[in-house]
Amino acid sequence: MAIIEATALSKTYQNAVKEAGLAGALKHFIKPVFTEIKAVSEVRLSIEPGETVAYVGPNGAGKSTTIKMLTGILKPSGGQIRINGMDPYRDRLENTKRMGVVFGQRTQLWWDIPVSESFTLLRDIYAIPPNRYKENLAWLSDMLGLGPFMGSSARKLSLGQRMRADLALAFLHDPAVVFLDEPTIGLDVAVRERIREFLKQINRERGTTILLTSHDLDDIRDVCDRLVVIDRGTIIYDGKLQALLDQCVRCRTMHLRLASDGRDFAKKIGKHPDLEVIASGPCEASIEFDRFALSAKDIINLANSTGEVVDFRIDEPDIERFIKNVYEGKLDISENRGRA
Ligand SMILES: Nc1ncnc2c1ncn2[C@@H]1O[C@H](COP(=O)(O)OP(=O)(O)OP(=O)(O)O)[C@@H](O)[C@H]1O
Repeated sequence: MAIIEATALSKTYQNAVKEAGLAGALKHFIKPVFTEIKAVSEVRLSIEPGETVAYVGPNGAGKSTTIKMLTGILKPSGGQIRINGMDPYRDRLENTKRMGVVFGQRTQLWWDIPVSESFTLLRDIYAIPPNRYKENLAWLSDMLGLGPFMGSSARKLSLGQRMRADLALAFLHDPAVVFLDEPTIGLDVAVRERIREFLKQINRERGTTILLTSHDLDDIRDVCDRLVVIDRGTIIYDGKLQALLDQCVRCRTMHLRLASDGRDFAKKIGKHPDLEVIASGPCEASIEFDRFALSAKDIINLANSTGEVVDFRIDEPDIERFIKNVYEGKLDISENRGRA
């Protein structure tokens, strides 16, 4: 059974339209005018226990709004959600016992007390059995290196220390599912790497389901095995990252080692409409080709018709470029809707 299930999930915000000045305020008071922003529209999500899912999309696509609805912070305008079989808004108290949340821009830590006391407070709120608490705290502290700053107040922590403590708090009560909204935002490379390792390990060892939003491509690639892309409030892709790359990255590059001169080869086949020779030398050539129009075998056959192919290699699709295009709205993947 799915641990996260959302059907026809929608959220429409009402924004007040006010003219400037006192007259505008009065006018709004007498006859308020609102515009509607459809932040999330008919979203369907079904996530099985133990999955690691990246929820990505350009700024304003509706990621945070979705997470806020899934965690019970916001009431949906329409649709249904079940997290661990519960409605996160209606059964909010019960649901938080089995769920963890980290918002990269906010903290769960109490600002003026030592970090260690935030942990004991949460232990009491969640009623974690003493032995389990001790075990979990030692484990999380070890994995995230919390020891050196457990005695400091949250206000004295660096951003990286604060985020590590926040992550440990989110996992302290053995939640079955954890939502992470930009967990690595603003952190340096070493801390980001440590957090990614932590997430992979906790997913592997404890089977915790993770849904994360991130603009960091390494987070997506390293931690998640599934990608859900939202754009203008609508899911435009839900499936394996690799499957999407296979479908969407049209252009492949093949590097050939030839028994003959690559420059002659380039002259002969360079006019082919579905390929471009991007480099050629005495015994080599590199070709960019449209993989929907030509197969690797077609290229080899073409090359063999002008000389002899000694060896070849095909470059992997460029994940960075691909996701960047998705974020910048340059790639239309709407035809790939649905799980791959
Ligand atoms: N409280 C709010 N009131 C009105 N409109 C809102 C509110 N929160 C978000 N919006 C609007 O809803 C849309 C989706 O916003 P949301 O924050 O969910 O996007 P996002 O994908 O998380 O963006 P980002 O990557 O920039 O964090 C945007 O148009 C945003 O301006």
